[in-house]
This record gives sequence, C-alpha cells and structure tokens, in this order.
Amino acid sequence: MERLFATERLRARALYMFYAATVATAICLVLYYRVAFVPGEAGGGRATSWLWLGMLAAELWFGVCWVVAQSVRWRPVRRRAFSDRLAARYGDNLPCVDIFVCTADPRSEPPSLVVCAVLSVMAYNYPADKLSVYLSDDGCSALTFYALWEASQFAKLWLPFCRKHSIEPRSPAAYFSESEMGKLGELCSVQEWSLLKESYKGMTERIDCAVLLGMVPEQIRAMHKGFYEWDSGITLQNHQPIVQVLIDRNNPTVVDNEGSQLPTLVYMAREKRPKCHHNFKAGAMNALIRVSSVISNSPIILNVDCDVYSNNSDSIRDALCFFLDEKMGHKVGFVQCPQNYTNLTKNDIYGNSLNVINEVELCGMDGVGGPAYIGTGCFHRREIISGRSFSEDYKQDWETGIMEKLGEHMNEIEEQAKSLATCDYECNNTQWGREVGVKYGCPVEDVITGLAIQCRGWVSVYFNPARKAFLGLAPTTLAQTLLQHRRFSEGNFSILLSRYCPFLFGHGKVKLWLQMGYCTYGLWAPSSLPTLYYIFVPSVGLLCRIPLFPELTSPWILPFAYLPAAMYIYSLYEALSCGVTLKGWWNGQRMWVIKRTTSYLFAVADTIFRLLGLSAMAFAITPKVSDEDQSRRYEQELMEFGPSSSLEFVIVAAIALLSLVCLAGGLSWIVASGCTASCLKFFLQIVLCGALVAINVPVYEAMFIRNDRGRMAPGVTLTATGLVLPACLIWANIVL
Ligand SMILES: O=c1ccn([C@@H]2O[C@H](COP(=O)(O)OP(=O)(O)O[C@H]3O[C@H](CO)[C@@H](O)[C@H](O)[C@H]3O)[C@@H](O)[C@H]2O)c(=O)[nH]1
Ligand SMILES: [Mn+2]
Repeated sequence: MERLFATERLRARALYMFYAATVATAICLVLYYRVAFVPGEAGGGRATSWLWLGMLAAELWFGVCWVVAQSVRWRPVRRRAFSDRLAARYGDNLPCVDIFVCTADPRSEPPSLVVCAVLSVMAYNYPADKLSVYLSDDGCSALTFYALWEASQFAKLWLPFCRKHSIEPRSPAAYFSESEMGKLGELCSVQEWSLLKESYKGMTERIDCAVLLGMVPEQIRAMHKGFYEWDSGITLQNHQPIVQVLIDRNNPTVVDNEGSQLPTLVYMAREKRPKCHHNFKAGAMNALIRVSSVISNSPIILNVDCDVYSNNSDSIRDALCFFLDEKMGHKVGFVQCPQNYTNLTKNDIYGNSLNVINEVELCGMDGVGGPAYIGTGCFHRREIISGRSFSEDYKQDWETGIMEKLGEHMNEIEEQAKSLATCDYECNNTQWGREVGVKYGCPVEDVITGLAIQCRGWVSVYFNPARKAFLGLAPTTLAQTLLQHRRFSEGNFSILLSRYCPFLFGHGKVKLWLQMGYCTYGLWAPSSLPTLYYIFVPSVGLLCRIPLFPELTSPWILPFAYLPAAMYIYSLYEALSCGVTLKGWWNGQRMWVIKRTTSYLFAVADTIFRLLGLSAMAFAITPKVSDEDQSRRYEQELMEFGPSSSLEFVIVAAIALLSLVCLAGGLSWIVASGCTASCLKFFLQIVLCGALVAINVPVYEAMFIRNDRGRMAPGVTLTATGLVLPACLIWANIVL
C-alpha cells in the first residue's frame, strides 16, 4: 500500500562531516595548547596562570557545547505528506479533531487578535461536523468572551466565504491585510468582498471599543446567557469555572449563512482560587483536555497560541497523513510544526526568527527520534498526551468522538464540564501534571511533556511544509525578547537539572543523539558564565598587558584562528541558506552576545533560586502589543532600550563600554610602546575586543547619539560608566 508520508535523508553530508572533523581537530589542538603551555612564574605570575586556566575551562565548555550541538546536525531528515492519497483512501471519513487556543490576558493579548486565531482554525478545510474549537481564557475576561461571541456570529459569513473561494490565509486580519480588492477580480465580486471586509472591520471595532471602555455593551449582554457568569463581581484570581458552548456543531438549527454546519465553539475559563496554583499554560491545557472530553472527545488535539493563526487550511489533513499511515502511524505520538512569525523586520533586529532551529535543528532531532514538543502548532493524540505508553500492537480507534447533539442536555454537559475545570484537579494531588497530561512545574512545560512522551516509546514527527502551517507574533522590543529567552533558557536548564535530565530520564528509552539534542537547549543558560569570562578577561588582559593567546607568529595560532573563522563562516552559511539576510545574521550575533550575558545569566540565577526553594516558578507572558512609537522604531530596526532602566540594560551598556575602553587602552599602550612584538603577542585579543566593539555599535548609538524615546536611559549609561570606571583608570594610567 502506498505510504501517506515520505521521509528523505538530506544529502551532501560528506562535506559537513569533513568540516566537523576539522573543527573537532582544532578544538583538540586548542585544548592541548592550553594545557601544555600554562604560563609559569616567568610568564606573568600566579594570576596569569589562573586566568589562563579560566580560558581553558571556557574553551572546554564551548567545545562540549559544540559536540552536543552536532547531535542536531548529524542526520537531518525532511518529511513530506501526501494528502491526496489520504483523500483518495479516506475521503471525508476522517477522525474528529479538537483545537485548543490559549489566551491569558486581554491587555497583552488583545481579544480582536485572539478571535482571528480562532476564526482561522474554525475555517480549516475539514468537515465542520468533526471540528471543535476551544478557547481557554486564563484572563477570565468578559471582554474575551464577548469577542468570541462576536466571532461566533462572524463565522457564519466567514466560513462559507473561505470555502467558496478557497482563500488563504483564513485569519480575516491576515487575509484583508494581504489582499487588495483589485487582485480579487476573478475570485469573487467586489461587492461580496467589500461587504465582508466591512463586516469584519465592524466586528473588530466593536471588540476594540468594548476593550477600551472595559465593558461589554448592555444590549449584547442579553444575547447570551454566558455573560451572566460575570455578574457576581468575580476577580481574576478568584472565580468559579466557566464553560460556555457558543456553537454546537451537531445542532441542526445553528448553521452558517449558506446552511452548512459550523464547528463547535466553546469558551472556557477554568476555576481560579488564590490558594491554588494554576500552573499557567500547562494547567490550561490540562483543563482543556478534561473539558473537551465531555463535549467532543476527539482523538486528535491541535494546540495553538492566541497570537498564532492557521496559514494553511489543509494542515489538519497533512498532519493526519502521519497519524493514519498504515506502516508507521501507530508509533507517532505527536506532529510538531515550526513556529514562524509574520512580524519580523527584514533584518530581524532582535534575532527572533527561529530559522536555524526550524530549518536545521528540528530536522536534525527528527532524524534521531523526533523533534521536541515546542508548544504552539502541535498535533497530539488525546490518549498519548494523556499518558498512554507505547505497545507494538497498539491500534487507535479513530471513530471516537461525541457526535450527538448536545441539545436539551446542554446545561447538564456544561455543568459536567465545569466540574472538570475546577481547582480540585490542581490542588488535590491528582495525577494531572505528573503522569497525566501536560507536565507542571517547568516554564517550558511542552518540552518536558514531549520528552516524556518519547520516553514512553512514541516517536514524534517534524512537519515543515513550504507553505507554513502557522504564523505567529515574535516579541518586538529588546526587553520582551530578553524576557522570553530568560523563560526559555531557564526552563530548558532546569530540565537538565531535574529528574527529567535527558541523559538520566531518557537513558535506554531514546537514542543518545536525541538525549544530546535536548541538551543543546539546556546548555544555553549555563553558557552565560564562560561567555562572560570570554568577553571580560581577554579584553581586560589587553588593557593590562596580559597575553592570553598564542602569538601571531606561533604555529599554535592556526587552530585559534581557524576555529572562529570556520564556525562563523559556517554559521553565516547556515543562516543565509535558511533565508536570513547578511545583516540579519550580524544582528543575530549581537543578540547572541546580549542574550548570553543577560537573559541566560538571569536564567541561571532563577534556576538556582528555584532549586533552593527561594522562589516559585513564573511564566511571564510575552506581550503582543507595543505602543505606536515603539512599533515605528521596530519597523526602522532601531533597538529599543527605553524607557525603563533594567539591570539587563546596565549589563549590556557596561559590556559595550568596557570593550571600548579596553580596545582603546590596549591600542594606546601598544602604539606608545611602538614595538611590533606586542602587536603580534596581543593580536587575537585585539581582534576579539575589536569584534565586540563592532557588534556593539548600536549600543553606543543608543547611549550617546540617539535622542528618541528608545535610547538608553541616561541613568543606565551613568551606572554602566561607573561600573567600568576602574578600567578607565587603568587606561588613564597608561596614557599619563
Ligand atoms: O498562565 C498562562 C500563561 C500563558 N498562557 C498562554 O500560553 C501561550 C504562550 O505564551 P506566550 O507568552 O505567548 O509565550 P511564548 O514565549 O510566545 O510561548 C512559547 O513558549 C511556550 C513555553 O515553552 C509555549 O507553551 C508556547 O507554545 C510557545 O509559543 C499564550 O497563548 C498564552 O496565552 C496561558 O494560557 N496561561
Ligand atoms: Mn507567543
């Protein structure tokens, strides 16, 4: 029988292996040199040898990281799905699918954005009587409920329109911002198009207006019983569970404007009580799994974040090719699609595009056991995410799913669903979050959940078709980016230190390559310490005349020069081939330095505090809005340092200043001494320090040149200057 999907091994690996072999050799030579030539008493004294050993430790660490990173570059594969074969074999006789959308805060995640995500997934090219869409609202906001109610009305126009004209993408916001009326000539009549656009604009305006006023219009409150849930003066941290079915797909009287069925649409705000920890998105996901089990109970679950819309209406059918494949399907636990963003600027100023992760690393993980579960854009099997272990004879019953009309049982079912969204499941020591459902206690709950699924014997599949399945929003300010990476790196680091450490937990269950693959992300946070050392010590060494690298004339310079050159050229090649621009790559390198010296450093501190029990886990939501001024600077690719003065920015500014002072100071004593010998001796330190200065140019601009609101706060510049004052004094000493 023809397979429903194909797996291709990527070719041209011989060249890569040759490159990797040269890098590995160079790493060994560097380490050997460090061990063999520790400067003795003659070469500068005790302090120098300690600094030298520090360099050795840092290089050893980078070497280990490089080896670990090979795990996700060794055997990349690419998957193709044949949805035409799926259609030929099954027609519309396909399994039911539940789609979960999570939102948490109507201020940082505007309801008009959330409903576009919802509408885009309601409009999948999939039988409506097999589709149910759930919105989990951790913000428990009447405004979000109102927005969803508006969407349930607009869907009656939107879904038939999408179907009739096969349009893409099916988020109305994305669609109307992309398409011009002129281009649509052949597709549909101008009138139809404009009417729909007006109707969409009307809905958005009503929602935004309600959000602005902070209340739902009185006449609307009478339209649905759900609004009464907010009558009792509930608060965000203290409220009853709410489950409201807005559309029941099996109710023949609820149809779109062309008389076709609509997918089920459900609003859920799980119970919150001050004494009970709600476990953030993981808690929301688990509540959704329970609540949906009494309303639709579909065997397949898709989760998207509220800032993500479906960009390809065939994605469900594509993903099903993996689950329904006769030969392999029974092994597949989840199908992960990459995270792509719509709001990146041309040169990706904050290095947020996950291009290299998406195009290289996840393909690499897929080749050795399957990609990690990275949250949004992931298709799961209900049974497996709920905790089932693999067995060879496992056979899924695809016919499951509740197909009866809720009808007169509606109230009963809603009550039952509410009882499944209570705090009892979080606080009464149930298995939820441990053995059942998405795991608790980790800021990257998804990664740890995916690892556990793979360790229970399932494989996962990475599906990255040319037309992206999902598009979302990346952070648009430096502070947001750093905050998001603090959460990512803390999460992955704490997995490494927990009982879920891939080497222990995965031992004997998943391949060693895959264990290493998970570690690449776990090593982000601790890499901050050797990185800081490598930024700090050689620069200060240049200033204080302590040589820390071989001389330019020594043959040992070769591996030291080859390594950075080869690695940067390769990383540039990797980036360019993933569609990043040259400047975008350069920006990415800057962000790499900034993230490592701030986010990752704080992540180490966060993790340690948490291990010592001094602080609880936090999940800082990434805001999806920024003010107009900020957005303008983002469009112009100006880094945003204002207006608040956080410790992160102090570090960024101090490092930039220190590099500058060390470079200037170092060069001035070398020039003053007038001897080429020192120049040869300090060559690599000059290059390293010079590279740091070059990459920090936008930071200097933000400190001394710019005067817009995004510039570095004067307080930050002042503090940073104070911090590098000792270095300045040394420099002054040289000059005088
Ligand atoms: O208490 C909470 C906190 C967050 N969320 C939702 O979780 C999603 C992700 O939050 P966001 O602030 O957008 O974080 P990101 O950094 O963009 O999320 C990435 O990283 C998370 C943790 O690994 C994954 O869960 C996400 O899917 C992935 O997109 C959003 O839809 C939120 O509404 C909740 O439902 N409840
Ligand atoms: Mn997000």
